[in-house]
Amino acid sequence: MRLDLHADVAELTAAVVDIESVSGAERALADAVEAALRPLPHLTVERDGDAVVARTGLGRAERVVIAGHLDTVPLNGNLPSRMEGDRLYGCGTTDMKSGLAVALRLAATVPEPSRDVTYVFYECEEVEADRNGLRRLASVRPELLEGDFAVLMEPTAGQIEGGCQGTVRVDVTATGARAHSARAWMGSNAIHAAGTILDVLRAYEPARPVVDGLEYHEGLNAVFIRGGVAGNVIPDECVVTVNYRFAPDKSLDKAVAYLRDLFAGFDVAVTDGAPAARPGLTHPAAAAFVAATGAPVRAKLGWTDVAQFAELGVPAVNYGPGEPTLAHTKDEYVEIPLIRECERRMRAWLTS
Ligand SMILES: N[C@@H](CCC[C@H](NC(=O)CCC(=O)O)C(=O)O)C(=O)O
Repeated sequence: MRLDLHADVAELTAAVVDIESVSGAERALADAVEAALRPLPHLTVERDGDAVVARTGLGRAERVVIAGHLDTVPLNGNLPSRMEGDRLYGCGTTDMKSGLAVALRLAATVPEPSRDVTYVFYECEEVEADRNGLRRLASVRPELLEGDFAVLMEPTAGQIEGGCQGTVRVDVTATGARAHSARAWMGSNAIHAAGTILDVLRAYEPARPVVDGLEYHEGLNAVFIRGGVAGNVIPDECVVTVNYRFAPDKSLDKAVAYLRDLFAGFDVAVTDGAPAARPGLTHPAAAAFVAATGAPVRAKLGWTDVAQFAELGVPAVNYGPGEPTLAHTKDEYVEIPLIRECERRMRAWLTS
């Protein structure tokens, strides 16, 4: 499908949403983005895997990065998109194809921005950190991500969301001994033993640390559980996968140490993790963005690639039209007026 970057931003969002791009299957969308950007004479376009990078080269004093992921979580009977009044429904409308549409419109229609711009569209953000396309770019083509400041067009409902929470997944394993279930006293039931793990999770009180003036909200949840051998066997293993979302007052190592302590007595194996990022809103480039857009500020409670930019030494914020509490839901939608407002504010910043 061809993307018309001069179309109305709501139509462009619908067109982007209707190119299915569940993590790992972004090729068609990456091809469409590349095909739409390549003919633009003011941009140099590069492709790496399913990441597309387009840059102005005006020799401005400052370079900013505007970035967004192409992938969505799995569909839930929510494609194709549909328009109802001021709302566009469909998988990825809020997270984060409305943000992509704004970035694409800016790339096409602001040929002479006041600061040089690098637009980055990349794959596999919604999945394990080692598949993340921005992370790959940072390792194979770090020069493409150089900049003084970055804006991730993640869902923030038109507010600026500073930093991000870290995420870590661990497999917590309860062990037992197999036996015939008719003579259960000969064994030891690992699924029953896992009750202690669930008790710890139920008793958990989320911390709400304030970091650089923004309040974060941690979370600790079981996201998978597996165990059992057969209908007549006492199970010898039960594994609870736990996802801990932690505030940017903690490093990834500190978060893992906290989990090992919490589940002392059980085997705890880290399967995936990505660090948090502090808000960094006092950095002059971030402060200038806040001032130019006039958008209100709060904490980002999901994990986003501001953390990747923080590791690269590039201050970054989240700013996009989608409502974060609708991300990953069946009835995900985006408010069209918020897409327009976001485009207007970004355009004002890039032309001020
Ligand atoms: N490697 C991470 C990726 C998680 C990415 C995901 N981010 C968002 O949903 C951002 C949008 C929002 O703030 O709602 C997340 O936080 O799960 C992982 O696998 O955990």
